[in-house]
Amino acid sequence: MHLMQLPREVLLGENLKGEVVNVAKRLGLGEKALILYGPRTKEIAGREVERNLQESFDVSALTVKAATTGEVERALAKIRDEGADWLIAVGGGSIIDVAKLASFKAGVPFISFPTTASHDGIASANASIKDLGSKTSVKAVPPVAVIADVEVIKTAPYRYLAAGVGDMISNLTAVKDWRLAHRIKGEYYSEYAASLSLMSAKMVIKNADIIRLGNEESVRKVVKGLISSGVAMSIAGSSRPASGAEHLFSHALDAIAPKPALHGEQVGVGTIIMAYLHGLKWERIRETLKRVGAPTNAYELGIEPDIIVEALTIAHTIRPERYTILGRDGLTREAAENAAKITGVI
Ligand SMILES: NC(=O)C1=CN([C@@H]2O[C@H](COP(=O)(O)OP(=O)(O)OC[C@H]3O[C@@H](n4cnc5c(N)ncnc54)[C@H](OP(=O)(O)O)[C@@H]3O)[C@@H](O)[C@H]2O)C=CC1
Ligand SMILES: O=C(CO)COP(=O)(O)O
Ligand SMILES: [Zn+2]
Repeated sequence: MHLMQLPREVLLGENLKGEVVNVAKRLGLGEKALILYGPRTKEIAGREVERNLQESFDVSALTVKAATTGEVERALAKIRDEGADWLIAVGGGSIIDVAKLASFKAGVPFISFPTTASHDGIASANASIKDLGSKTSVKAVPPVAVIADVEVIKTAPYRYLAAGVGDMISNLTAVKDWRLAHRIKGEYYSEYAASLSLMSAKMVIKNADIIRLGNEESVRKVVKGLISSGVAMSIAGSSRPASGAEHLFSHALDAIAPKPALHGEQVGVGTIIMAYLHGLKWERIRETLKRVGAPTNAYELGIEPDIIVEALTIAHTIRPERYTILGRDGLTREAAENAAKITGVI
């Protein structure tokens, strides 16, 4: 059996910090709510959402610092201690992932209230949890509702929106890798999930100049694409349609770079290199990233060229079960250097 779970409500608009109350009531979510936010997102929108909820619900709160197993366990303990009926995550990808996994483990629903449009985990059913230096995407449940407040997302530095473009353009190489694994390893492949995922990538290429304006329309375009990309992952039952070798490269950077860049920024640069390895038109991908003002090389990522090459050579070890263009043996140092030089990444 193939189980596809999707959000029941998706709200995209302005002034939605109070709308949470109506959504929770419509969905019959129960009396006791637990709100998760980060140290910064608490100030950006979390506290206000919390105050609004307090008028109708019994609310407890937890400040989450990172997407680690420890933080998931802390959230789980809080759900149990407070007897929470449901959760709401107000924050970036890390906070949403912690809420996603904790609510799944506790068997309670959660609402996703993104404060950035920097990643496609906003509506997806899988959670990326950082542990012991590497990342694994774990199966969980999608949010019962997504509440994307354009005003809140617009307050984030433009860099986050450009990172969202990187996370969507990566679908081009992710789908290529998925097809490769289907042909070579007989892995399950969904034409629907792949098409939906590719649609988000094509949409950002087409709308790069509108996105660059960083206005309300830009935010709406990026958020819609990120939600579609998340739905594609839910249809596939894994992150396959949106995560291939370019994500392995980014996960490798997270493990070894002294100061990693944003997830979407790293996968964007990874996409340029993996597109080159796949024989795709990598120049067009680089051009789109440039047009939206996203990093396209080591210098702009703030990461040393040596670390980039090292990450390329170890990327295939991050998730060995996920077959990609990197094959089972990965890239030699020489091949990694070549690919990075030819594409102008180093
Ligand atoms: N599950 C999935 O399908 C997917 C998961 N991901 C995961 O998502 C994560 C990346 O998410 P991303 O949002 O880029 O990064 P983070 O969630 O790690 O957030 C980065 C920083 O941005 C801050 N921040 C959040 N919102 C705002 C805002 N409006 N203005 C200013 N600062 C803000 C956060 O604050 P604070 O300190 O308060 O948190 C944090 O310090 C990665 O862990 C990645 O693996 C990515 C794609 C898909
Ligand atoms: O980031 C993701 C999709 O954009 C999730 O992928 P991972 O499974 O690689 O964590
Ligand atoms: Zn991603």
